[in-house]
Formats: sequence, structure tokens, C-alpha cells
Amino acid sequence: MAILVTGGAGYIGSHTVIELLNQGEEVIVIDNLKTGHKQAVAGGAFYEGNLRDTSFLERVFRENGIEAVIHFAASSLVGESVQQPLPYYENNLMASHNLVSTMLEHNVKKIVFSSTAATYGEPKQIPILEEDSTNPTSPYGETKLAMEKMFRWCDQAYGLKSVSLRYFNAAGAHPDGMIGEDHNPESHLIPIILQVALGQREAIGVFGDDYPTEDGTCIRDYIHVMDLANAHWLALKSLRENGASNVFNLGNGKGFSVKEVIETARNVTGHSIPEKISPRRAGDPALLIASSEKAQTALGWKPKYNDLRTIIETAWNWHKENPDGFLGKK
Ligand SMILES: NC(=O)c1ccc[n+]([C@@H]2O[C@H](COP(=O)([O-])OP(=O)(O)OC[C@H]3O[C@@H](n4cnc5c(N)ncnc54)[C@H](O)[C@@H]3O)[C@@H](O)[C@H]2O)c1
Ligand SMILES: O=c1ccn([C@@H]2O[C@H](COP(=O)(O)OP(=O)(O)O[C@H]3O[C@H](CO)[C@@H](O)[C@H](O)[C@H]3O)[C@@H](O)[C@H]2O)c(=O)[nH]1
Repeated sequence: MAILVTGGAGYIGSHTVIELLNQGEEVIVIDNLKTGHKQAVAGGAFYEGNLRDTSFLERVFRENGIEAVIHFAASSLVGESVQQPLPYYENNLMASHNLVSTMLEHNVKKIVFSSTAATYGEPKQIPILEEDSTNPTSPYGETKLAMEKMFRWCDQAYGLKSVSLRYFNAAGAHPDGMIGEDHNPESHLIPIILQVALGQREAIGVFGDDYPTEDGTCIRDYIHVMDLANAHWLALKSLRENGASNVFNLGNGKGFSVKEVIETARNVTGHSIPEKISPRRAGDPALLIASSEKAQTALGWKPKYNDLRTIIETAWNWHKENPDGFLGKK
């Protein structure tokens, strides 16, 4: 029986495919390549198509014995979702509805889901715990929270077992330099900073320096993509072993401001990386730091790359060797 990975050609999905293959799993990837890259998929069967296309989904489930689904495919940019909410409802909620309906028709009842810190909105306390209140500040966070709730109701009604993993900020690249982050256009902080270091951009725009934080810039909890990949494998194992639905935060429990991230990248790369203060980006909470104790205790998850310098080093290794991302890859 295979594990179906939706969005497996994307950044976190492709790193998780490697983890699954290393664990001896049979893997099937679905991706419409909207933001992903076929060259990033290290193995398994590949189906190019859209989760919104029910006959396509039906064919994938008919042609394969699928045990469980790991669901990454989504639109996932906080700022963009504030400008264009409707595509987020379509590509996140409606596509997930198609997926779950097809799963249930084929009696597939295990799903590991990419949720997000954006489900919390502005936290009332730090570090954030799973039971804290959820008041998203963006349509993106709102759609992810709605999907979590859809899975919960489907557990009660149909016995669908889900593990929702609320990642904080994914960063870094495979330590072998095989694959890394490549979005076009890029919107994430660390790859943009490294594009400045490579001379591909003039400066990094800092989105707001008047937040209620020590240096006025937003604080995030950066977590290495291979640590996230490993958490998916552990979540899958937990569904196999005890079958209970659950929600887990995944972060390092340490927060870094935008300015601190830029400074660390200056040290790693040896480049000056000019910065310019720009307006705030709509939808951004000031401060997000996870407590991941629950995942550590219940899943036995232990992040290996738990310092920002190492995370940025692995990203720098990928960007330096592949300045044009997968396009330029030999
Ligand atoms: N990057 C982060 O920091 C972060 C943090 C928290 C949660 N997440 C979540 O993790 C998941 C993966 O994020 P990522 O950064 O790897 O994003 P990504 O854009 O690199 O990957 C998403 C993949 O899904 C594919 N896809 C999107 N819609 C599809 C559809 N309708 N049908 C088929 N394929 C489709 C894209 O082509 C892409 O390959 C997303 O669900 C995102 O919301 C990401
Ligand atoms: O050019 C830039 C890009 C980003 N930022 C700031 O850097 C921080 C991190 O931004 P970014 O890398 O774009 O990530 P987030 O917007 O925090 O969102 C990521 O992390 C969320 C979880 O916290 C996920 O849900 C999202 O999918 C994922 O894109 C934020 O404070 C941004 O305002 C800048 O100042 N300048």
C-alpha cells in the first residue's frame, strides 16, 4: 500500500518524499506544478493534475492501493491571501473537500495535514500551545483552520483519522544540497535574503519596524524542513499505531526577529546584505513562537537542526549551488 503525497513537488512536500522513501515507504505524488517542480521529486510515482479535478483524483485512487494521504497541496501565502481571498477558499477548502470525498469513497481513512501557525492569529501567550485560541488574521489561516475542523467532523461522522501539523516557519534545505526552496516569485524571508547575498536583488525590504517587539520587526519561529519531514513520518506512524486524530505544533520554541535573521545571514554568507525598511505586510502577526512539547512527547519528535545558523547554512548551500533554483539545475 502506498502513501499519497499531495503537493509532493513543493518545498516541504519534496523533502518529505525523501524522508518517506528513506523509511522504505511506497510513494505516489500528486502535484499540478503551480508552485512546485517535478525535478524536486526524488522518487515514487508522479501524477500531474489538480485536486480540484475530481475525475483525475478518482483515477489516481482507482489505479493505486493507497493506505494514507499526506496533504501539502495548497495556496500558502499570508499576504497574498489578504489581497485575493477567493482563490484561497477554492484551492484550499474546495480542493480538500474533493480529496476527502474521494478518500472516503475508496475507504482511505488516514490523513496527515499541513496546517499552520497562521491558524492562531495574534497569540495571547508565548509560547503558543495547541489549545490556545485560534483567531486567524488572514484568509489563508482561516481556510487552514476550516480544513482542520472539516477533518474533525469527518472523524466523528465517518471515522476519518487526521493529524494536523501546525508548522511555524519552514526554512533550510536538504543537507546534501539535492533540493531546496524555490518559489517564483519568492516571497519568503530567508530565500529572499539569500538572493540579496547572491546579488540577485539589491536589498531586503523589512516589512515594518514598528511592531511591539524589541527591535520593532516581526518575530517568527524557524523550523528546518527536514525536521518537518521527519514529523510527517512520525505522524503517519502514530495513525498506524494508535489511530487517534490529533493536532500538533511544530517549531523550535525560539523566536527571531526579521533583523536578527538578516544579521545571522550576514554572518553565514559573509555578504553585507543591505536592508530597507518598508511598510507592514497585511495579515502578519507580530510574534509567533511554538511550544512543540506535545509533538515531542506524543510523537517522539526531536528537531535535529535547532539553531538558526545551521538552518540558514543549509539554505545558503542550496542557493549558492543553484542560484536559478530547479530551472538551472543540471
Ligand atoms: N512554508 C512554510 O513556512 C509553511 C508553514 C506552515 C504551513 N505550510 C503549509 O505547508 C504546505 C506546503 O507548503 P510549501 O511551502 O511547501 O508550499 P509549496 O507551494 O512549495 O508547495 C505546495 C505544492 O502544492 C502544489 N499544489 C497547490 N495546489 C494544488 C492543487 N490544487 N492540486 C495539485 N497540486 C497543488 C503546488 O504546485 C506545490 O508543489 C502548504 O499547505 C502550506 O500551507 C507551509
Ligand atoms: O521580503 C520579506 C519577506 C518577509 N518578511 C517578514 O518576514 C517574516 C516571515 O515572512 P515569510 O517568510 O513570508 O513567512 P510567513 O508570512 O511568516 O509565513 C510562513 O509561515 C507561516 C507559519 O508561521 C505559514 O503558514 C506560511 O505558509 C508561510 O509562508 C514576516 O514577519 C514577514 O513580514 C520581510 O520583512 N520581508
